[in-house]
Amino acid sequence: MDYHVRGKIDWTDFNATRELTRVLLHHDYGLNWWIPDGQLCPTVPNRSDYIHWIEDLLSSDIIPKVQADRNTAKGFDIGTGANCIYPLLGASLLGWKFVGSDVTDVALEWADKNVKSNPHISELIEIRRVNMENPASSSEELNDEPGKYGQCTDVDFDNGKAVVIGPSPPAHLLMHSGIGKSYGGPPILVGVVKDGEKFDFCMCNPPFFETIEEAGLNPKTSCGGTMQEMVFPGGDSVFITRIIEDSVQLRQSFLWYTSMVGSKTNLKVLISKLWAVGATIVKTTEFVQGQTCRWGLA
Ligand SMILES: C[S@@+](CC[C@H](N)C(=O)[O-])C[C@H]1O[C@@H](n2cnc3c(N)ncnc32)[C@H](O)[C@@H]1O
Repeated sequence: MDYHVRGKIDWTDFNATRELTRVLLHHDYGLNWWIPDGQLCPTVPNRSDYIHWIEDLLSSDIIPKVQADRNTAKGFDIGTGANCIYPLLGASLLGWKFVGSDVTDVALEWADKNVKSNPHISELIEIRRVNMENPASSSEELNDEPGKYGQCTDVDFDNGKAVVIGPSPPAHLLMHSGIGKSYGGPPILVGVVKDGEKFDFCMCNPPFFETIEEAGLNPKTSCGGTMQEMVFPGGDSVFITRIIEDSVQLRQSFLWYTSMVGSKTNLKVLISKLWAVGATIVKTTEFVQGQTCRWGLA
């Protein structure tokens, strides 16, 4: 019998959005999944979109594969969160291997629980603790010499092109971009990726905001999100600047570096930095909750 059930969701109720996410992941992806109260509840369509964009990227031959003999792609999810959403989707949809890193006890505990609740893919996913006792050195090289870098004046989102001229980002970009602020947080890739490890890509949904107020807590939805998940001193531009710096050091370890970016302003500044470090490819895609940025260093 074919029948339809009409239902209503109260999007402002965290329990409702979490339950919807649980049911979607179970029904559409065969995944068992849960997160504790208040942790960031992922929107499944936008997370699976990011996985499929990476799939497209890997199927292109823009940069030759790291290990052509390996059939299974291997990714590194920076800040996998309690929800562990990217490794769960990548492993269940495409059979990819993952390392998912995080810094908080609750994220590491629940990411691990989510992996173990899915024995059919648990062998594919490693949850890795970032050692907080080894703070990353400050990112002076990119932050303190703005005159050294080109200014990105135009981004063509459809074609993934950036136009770069001039010596430094203008003051209004500097003010809103976190540029000039040094990264003082825990390691992100350097110090977490092990010697000799090779990945096809890294991905990241970084803490976007400088304050929890800025996180804005959209009154129309309730997706949770703790201070540790949403907020970082200097916001996502400082966080991603560190990833760019790490990508220069780890250019042999990854084929593609990718990250979500919270705003177009920050994206422009970050693209300038990518040009400055000689990234050979910059591909950007605009989507409903922000932008993604991808680069490769051949
Ligand atoms: C916005 S949440 C993303 C969670 C999940 N990936 C998602 O898309 O829903 C950002 C995550 O980054 C983690 N994080 C912050 N600094 C980190 C670092 N240096 N290395 C790894 N994870 C970090 C936070 O604990 C948080 O779980």
